[in-house]
Amino acid sequence: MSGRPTTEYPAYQKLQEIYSSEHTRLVLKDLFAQDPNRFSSFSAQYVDATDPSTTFLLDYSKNLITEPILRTLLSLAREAGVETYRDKMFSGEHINTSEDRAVLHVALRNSDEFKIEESGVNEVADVLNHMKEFSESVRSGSWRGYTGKTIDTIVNIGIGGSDLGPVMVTEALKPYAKRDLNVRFVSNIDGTHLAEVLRLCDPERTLFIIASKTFTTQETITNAESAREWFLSSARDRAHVAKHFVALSTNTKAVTTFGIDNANRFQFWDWVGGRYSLWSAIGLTIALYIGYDNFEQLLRGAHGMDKHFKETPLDRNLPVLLGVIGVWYNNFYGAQTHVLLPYDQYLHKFADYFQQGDMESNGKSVTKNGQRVNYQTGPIIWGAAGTNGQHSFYQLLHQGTKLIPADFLAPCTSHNPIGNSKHHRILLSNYFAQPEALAFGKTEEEVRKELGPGANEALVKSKVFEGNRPSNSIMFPLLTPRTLGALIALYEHKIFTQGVIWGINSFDQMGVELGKVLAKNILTQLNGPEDVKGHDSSTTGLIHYYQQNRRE
Ligand SMILES: O=P(O)(O)OC[C@H]1O[C@](O)(CO)[C@@H](O)[C@@H]1O
Repeated sequence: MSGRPTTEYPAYQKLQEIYSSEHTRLVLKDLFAQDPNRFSSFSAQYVDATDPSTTFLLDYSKNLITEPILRTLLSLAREAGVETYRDKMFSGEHINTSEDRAVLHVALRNSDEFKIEESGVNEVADVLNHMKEFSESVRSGSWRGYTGKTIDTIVNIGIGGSDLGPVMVTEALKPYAKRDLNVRFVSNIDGTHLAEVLRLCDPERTLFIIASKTFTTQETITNAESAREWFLSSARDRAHVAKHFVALSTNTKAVTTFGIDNANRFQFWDWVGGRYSLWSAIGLTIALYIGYDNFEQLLRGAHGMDKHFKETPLDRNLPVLLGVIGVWYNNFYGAQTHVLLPYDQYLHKFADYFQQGDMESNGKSVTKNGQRVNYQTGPIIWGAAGTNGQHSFYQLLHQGTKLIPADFLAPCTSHNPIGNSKHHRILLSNYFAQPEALAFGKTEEEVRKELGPGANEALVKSKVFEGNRPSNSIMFPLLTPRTLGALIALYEHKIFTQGVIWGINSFDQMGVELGKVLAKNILTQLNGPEDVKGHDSSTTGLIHYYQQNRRE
């Protein structure tokens, strides 16, 4: 994150040479045949320092790497200053230089271990207590709505980081949820999203959580205002809003103007980036759904990974290993995307969550110093829960023309061992088989043998799997709050590592601004064709078409 282009580091140049001279010889089948210990050399077990039951295995042996390549990748991390910038982050230095802000999501889950000097850090414990008290009163039924009824539905209104984290975690930790409490999410400005959720709500028993760091986000404020209107059409009296609306925000003034009691505002700070905010007051919906104690376990799990990232030498540092291996494919193999494949239905929002986490962080094309990069930065993140993906896009993973590095994740034990874990064994057999098939493929010779003499040539070719497609596999005993916390933090620090290597600022998101500004201007021009001014012919044509065809 020094802002130096990554291509200037000696290790980068060395990696370029290695790639040019060796990549045709990097064949997984051969690498495994040459080294019977490859799995033990290229895998590691993570164990939380204070809770050994929080553990997972990272197998990175099915990557197109050798010891010298990995060593050189780690030299690149060192030359780029990953350790220095990691320490700067943990000490509260303003590493988000464009916004002059510290980057301290690690302070939200810090059980007082790292000393961090930054205004607001000493308020974290108070906000957590506020969340504990509030979530317990709603869950126990002591918090009542305006007619004296208990709350049975939470509606989280927020977008981006104020939505995706709570969505992903409440899905992932459903086994820990209070099942008689419904959680619903409204993010899209499309009125359909709000309308369909409100259809499921009883105004007397619904609590709206307005989640917005800035409290100025157009979608969230518009949805919140419409929700308040819907609520008041039953409750009538504005004084009842206090029982049904709470805010999670850094913006005290805007929350008060909206009409939310200051006692119902849960504070956080500008050093919490939106996409790193589920650990803050933004996690209130999570705490309401799974209970505060489980929310705290989630924080502890992340803290364990923070310690690992902060204290472990780079060659055993799991986020760093994932980060540098990703750089290898991204910058040398030209891989454009990275796929996340959790074999756990509860993690079905994991890829959606890290689309923002990774792409809003590392989707940048200038360095911290403002220099246009001449290399690739953040990959396109995508994915779906296994085995569904197998029946849709895996065809391309196995036989397409693109290299798509993949991460496979799975729990050893299911929360739902139905049929005596029959389902889970089938699920896991797929989890084990897919990386194997990707890595080792199926040769023409094997296909011929299978089809027998005289087989159609085209058919033979179409059944060949070239293999040599890399992946990481992550396995954990059970998806607990603590394990999930560790896994999320693992990926957060991977993203950090890559951002430092690429010399970019992973903590601003200037790229979302232009569209917002243009939309605000266009909104004032939608009435009639005479209002449409200052656009290209395509945009003008589209707006005119809408004006001629709308039925309002
Ligand atoms: O919490 P807020 O301020 O409403 O912002 C929501 C989201 O909007 C963004 O700023 C992008 O538009 C994200 O970074 C953020 O998570």
